[in-house]
Amino acid sequence: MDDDTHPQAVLDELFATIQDRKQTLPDGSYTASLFTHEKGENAVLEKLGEEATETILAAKDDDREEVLAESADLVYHLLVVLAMEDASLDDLRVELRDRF
Ligand SMILES: N=c1c2ncn([C@@H]3O[C@H](COP(=O)(O)OP(=O)(O)OP(=O)(O)O)[C@@H](O)[C@H]3O)c2ncn1[C@@H]1O[C@H](COP(=O)(O)O)[C@@H](O)[C@H]1O
Repeated sequence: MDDDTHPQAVLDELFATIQDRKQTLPDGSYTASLFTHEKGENAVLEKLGEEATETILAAKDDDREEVLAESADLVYHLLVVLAMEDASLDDLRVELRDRF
């Protein structure tokens, strides 16, 4: 992903990168390491819980910058979980739209 990516396209580009990492499992990729971790799915699920807790603590402190940083970690790990479960970002969009 490059710095010119429009903010509205970021989630799609990030998810496409995650799906590519899942397929190709390149050396040195943090994302790939989550798909091949010895703890299995628990590795990313633990990270998801940690990042959720860190987001909560930042919000309790009204620390806007930290809320944004931890939310980014949280969303990234959530997208990895979606990819792991063979769900897509569009599946998530449909789920949310159907609640309108
Ligand atoms: N958005 C992210 C992203 N957000 C968070 N992280 C990683 O998530 C981890 C967060 O863990 P912590 O905050 O607990 O920090 P840490 O203590 O270093 O982590 P651990 O030691 O517990 O693993 C860090 O290792 C971050 O690097 C991410 N890793 C990758 N991405 C995106 O995924 C793309 C592909 O990355 P690779 O798979 O590494 O090529 C990148 O270009 C980014 O766009």
